[in-house]
Amino acid sequence: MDDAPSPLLAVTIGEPSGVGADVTLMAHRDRERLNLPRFVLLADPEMVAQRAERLEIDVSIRTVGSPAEALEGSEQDLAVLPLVNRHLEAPGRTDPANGAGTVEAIDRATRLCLSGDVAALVTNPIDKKALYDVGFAHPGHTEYLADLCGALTGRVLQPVMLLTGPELSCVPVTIHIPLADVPRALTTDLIVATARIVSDDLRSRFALDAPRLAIAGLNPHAGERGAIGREDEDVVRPAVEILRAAGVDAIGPLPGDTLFHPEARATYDVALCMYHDQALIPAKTLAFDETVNVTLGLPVIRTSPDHGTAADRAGNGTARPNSFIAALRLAGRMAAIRAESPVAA
Ligand SMILES: NC(=O)c1ccc[n+]([C@@H]2O[C@H](COP(=O)([O-])OP(=O)(O)OC[C@H]3O[C@@H](n4cnc5c(N)ncnc54)[C@H](O)[C@@H]3O)[C@@H](O)[C@H]2O)c1
Ligand SMILES: N[C@H](C(=O)O)[C@H](O)COP(=O)(O)O
Repeated sequence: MDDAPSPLLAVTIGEPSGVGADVTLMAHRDRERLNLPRFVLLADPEMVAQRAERLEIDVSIRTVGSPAEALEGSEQDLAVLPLVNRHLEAPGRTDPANGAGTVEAIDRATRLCLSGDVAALVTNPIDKKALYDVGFAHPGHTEYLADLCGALTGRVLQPVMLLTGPELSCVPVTIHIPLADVPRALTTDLIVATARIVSDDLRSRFALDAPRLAIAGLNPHAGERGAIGREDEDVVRPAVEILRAAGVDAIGPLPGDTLFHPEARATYDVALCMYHDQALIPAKTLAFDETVNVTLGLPVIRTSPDHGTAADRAGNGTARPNSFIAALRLAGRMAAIRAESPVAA
């Protein structure tokens, strides 16, 4: 694997008022020392140049017409595939005029992944509310990518959000929905379908032979055998039984509060959690700077830093690029695994 050429990744700029440009410029500056995979950035080159100047990062930006052109030039340059829509450079200030460019970058990068022009997609954070305000009809990247890939491939796709770091990997079974809607959204079928995607993708995308899944309960103490809420017995337990009967190494329902201490973590590869914060609080608490958000269940490889737009840190040099760097590395590793195994393609 060491002799294989580094796969080219596509990076999207994300919300221009956030730290996407900052962490991308920092990673590019340190790429040789860190031995990072090569990438082409989908962005407004002028906006990126302005942010580099603000951050006093000395960078040579080379606009390119295609990913192939990005590979032809010097690795010293930051290769930028320009957007049709412009981006205003204003750290910390969202602007409705920026929405179209932000979505354009994600859309075009995804198409480049599907066509095989790039090996994987690394997205910088978007400001979800800013995009909702200009008509973006998806809760986040995760759901948007599933719909876009589904429309382009004629498949119905269920996206699965995986947060993976050095100490914990976990999946929220329900994702971007209000907490009040979780019990209604949580079904045995959804848990089974999510667990199957996790189990299959851990094998094909992460080269993990026998994935062990721990499935959390919804209620305190996993429902105390039905005394504190019925969902654990009526919805989660049947899912675990179906999975086990199908040969998936799954255990549960397990109380959520004792699922994340070190001894518990040693017993599984991925924890399936019933709602967003049950998964993302432990993931971001244990390793905010190293955890990566991966979308499973897609025909493309997509990773992202675990943090958001961090508008308070944009343009002032205080953003840490670590999670973005981890996202680049993981996308490169996943692309290499896929290149070696036709099953994962
Ligand atoms: N993948 C994504 O697109 C994604 C992920 C999470 C949040 N978001 C969006 O980001 C916006 C802000 O969300 P939030 O405030 O809840 O979370 P956030 O991660 O942007 O910020 C939370 C805290 O962490 C700090 N922080 C974040 N990234 C950092 C970095 N790289 N270096 C140093 N400190 C960092 C911030 O300064 C802030 O104090 C929201 O609009 C949300 O929807 C997008
Ligand atoms: N739920 C993620 C988080 O809190 O970090 C985040 O919103 C990312 O969502 P997308 O990758 O779907 O944009």
